[in-house]
Amino acid sequence: MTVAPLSQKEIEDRLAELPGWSLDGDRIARTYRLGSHFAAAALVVHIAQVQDELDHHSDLTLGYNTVSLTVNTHSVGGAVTEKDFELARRVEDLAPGHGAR
Ligand SMILES: C[C@H](O)[C@H](O)[C@H]1CNC2=NC(N)=NC(=O)C2=N1
Repeated sequence: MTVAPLSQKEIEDRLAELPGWSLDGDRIARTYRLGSHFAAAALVVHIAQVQDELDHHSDLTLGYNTVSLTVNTHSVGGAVTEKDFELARRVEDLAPGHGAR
């Protein structure tokens, strides 16, 4: 995959397809709410598995019943790239199976 910084318009177009995700400074971000702390921790582990598979890693924060991700691409100086959106889409696919909202 080509790793090039996305333009503001490209970022906005992709975010429009990802409800719950937003631009937070130079990163895309989402917080999920879960039914329990343990469910939230399990989601973190599942996300970590996908991140290793993609070799692309968000900053993940585990709260009491929340999981927050922020991600950009270090290798292009911390810009948002298609790799960030690939990760976001993968997380969107797996999160409902954990009861995340
Ligand atoms: C060597 C390894 O492929 C790189 O360090 C990967 C790992 N995970 C990464 N994660 C993120 N978010 N950005 C990167 O540029 C990045 N690079």
